[in-house]
Amino acid sequence: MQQTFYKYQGTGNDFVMIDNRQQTFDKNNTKRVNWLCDRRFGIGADGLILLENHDDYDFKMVYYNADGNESTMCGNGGRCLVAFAQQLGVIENECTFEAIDGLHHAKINDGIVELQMQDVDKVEQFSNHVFLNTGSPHHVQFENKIEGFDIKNIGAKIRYGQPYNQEGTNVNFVKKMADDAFRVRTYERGVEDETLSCGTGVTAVAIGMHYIGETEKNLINLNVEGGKLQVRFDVENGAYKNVWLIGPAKFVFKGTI
Ligand SMILES: N[C@H](CCC[C@H](N)C(=O)O)C(=O)O
Repeated sequence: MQQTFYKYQGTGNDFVMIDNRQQTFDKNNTKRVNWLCDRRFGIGADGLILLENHDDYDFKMVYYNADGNESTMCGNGGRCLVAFAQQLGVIENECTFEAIDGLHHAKINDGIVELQMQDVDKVEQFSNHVFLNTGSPHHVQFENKIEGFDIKNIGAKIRYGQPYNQEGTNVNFVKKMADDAFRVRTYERGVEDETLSCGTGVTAVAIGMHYIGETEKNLINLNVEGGKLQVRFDVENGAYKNVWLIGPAKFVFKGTI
């Protein structure tokens, strides 16, 4: 049976998108998800996202990493899903949807999506990194030679090493560019390579940098391989609330297989 697939990208983090409101997609077929995301034998993407109906909200998000396994929240994927929902006529310019980490509000205007992320009330600080969960787990550490280092090998060692082990974490390398700007490169769990951008990752970097005092700003610019993102937040009694991930989400193509 032919199926229609869409492709979106948010600052180079790219996704196969499927309108699964009729529940036709086989969610247990890990091999098929992995094949669809394969950059040689399939469509090619960092992940695959289902848009599904929801009784109480505009839609539901189901996210799979390129390895074929369902995973935790994807910030750039959430932003792309909002643009996809608008393209399908499911929403106009605002929405509320449910994802694996809870409810998300979002606004879309001229292709720029503002996605509210979960509150963050715990940041663990270590000697050379911080660890926090922004809907997905993130290890964040400074890297001065950020433009030219072996992110795939160094990232994988951290992702599979103690204390993360098989379950793993995403790994973000950061260089401060200005009081309100950081360069970020991310090794993503479940892609097992660098992605050109990671939405929950830059959210973790922005909050982590504020937490350790590297910035006092609450609107932060993140320069990633695939473009520019912004993160805005409020700090209330040490917790990070009203957290928003802001950036472009672009339609790439629609096809059938
Ligand atoms: N690979 C991540 C999920 C996708 C995160 C990333 N694509 C984003 O934009 O947040 C994980 O398994 O934790």
